[in-house]
Amino acid sequence: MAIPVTVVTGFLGSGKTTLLSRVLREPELENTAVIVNEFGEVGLDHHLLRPVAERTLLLGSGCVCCSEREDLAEALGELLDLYQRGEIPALDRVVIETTGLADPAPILHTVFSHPVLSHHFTVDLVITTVDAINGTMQLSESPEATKQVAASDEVVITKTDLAGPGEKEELEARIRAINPPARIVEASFGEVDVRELLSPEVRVGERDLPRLQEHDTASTHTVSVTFDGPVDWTAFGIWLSMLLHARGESVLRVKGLLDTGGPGPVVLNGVQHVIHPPQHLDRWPDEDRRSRVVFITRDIPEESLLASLGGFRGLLGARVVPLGERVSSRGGSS
Ligand SMILES: Nc1nc2c(ncn2[C@@H]2O[C@H](COP(=O)(O)OP(=O)(O)OP(=O)(O)O)[C@@H](O)[C@H]2O)c(=O)[nH]1
Repeated sequence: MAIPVTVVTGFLGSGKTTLLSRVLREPELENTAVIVNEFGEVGLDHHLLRPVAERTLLLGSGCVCCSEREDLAEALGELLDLYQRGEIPALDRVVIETTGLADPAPILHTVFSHPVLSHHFTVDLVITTVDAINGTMQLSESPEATKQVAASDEVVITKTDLAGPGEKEELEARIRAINPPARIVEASFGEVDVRELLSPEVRVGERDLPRLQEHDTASTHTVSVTFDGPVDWTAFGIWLSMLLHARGESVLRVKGLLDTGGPGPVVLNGVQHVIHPPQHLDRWPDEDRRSRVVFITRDIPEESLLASLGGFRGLLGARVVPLGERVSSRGGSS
């Protein structure tokens, strides 16, 4: 069984360390190793702390999202070695706390494409902290913050104790607009339900799928689609590989459930050029048995994506159908 790796990102000062130092006290996370970019001041000493300095190795293509975090590969390799030699008795999970400006894609790429590490580790969740008081402004001004939210499975709104009236709701709408399927939880000083936080439950309901959004500065588009019947999995895989090969740096996120004719769907999960190994579920998570796939892109118009999938109709065996309502940049329906 691959050891789950949870990546915790979040803008500078958004509360990553506070959240981690709180949740790592829970018995469920007893055998968790933590990899951090620098040593924090918090008392994480009963856990295995491995500081890494940020060193990035660009792979041949020169594309940032396909760069490998050499430092991280080394740290994970050392951890694995210690575990295999019995020097760490149990290793149930690894948590990687990134620096505030880190791009999550190279971290995922490192875990999924490394010839050795990919056999032993798998990324189960990307969690992003967003500060309730500064988050809306940071998402307007920082492409890094937007990328982190787009890449996440779960967003933790921190500092809710400091938020003024309406601030949290505005931020939540903003997060929903960038990443409709992400789970959003709230935390004041890291107080969250750890089981809920770490549950890799897949939730892609139609309610969460607005069709197209554009943001003031980040110009991200969210396109949600379904198909009018089961999709040929191999053909879809080829189409997605072609898209990511050509435009991976503009595809911030792909997430969804695909009806491939089996009893349960195939779970799709990707960040930029990196696709998590697809997971075949035995059954559907809810009543809705249609495929639903969300693409969060930068600079790829909805029409192009739909036209490209439409052109593959013969091979896919089904016609693409847009899902959901058109919504405005602030997340309300129009
Ligand atoms: N009031 C309040 N303060 C918080 C909360 N969470 C974090 N803080 C404070 O915010 C500051 C930054 O929190 P950190 O946990 O260090 O944030 P970080 O994301 O790890 O920071 P960097 O690693 O520097 O990017 C600290 O002073 C925390 O005490 C919260 O929920 N409420």
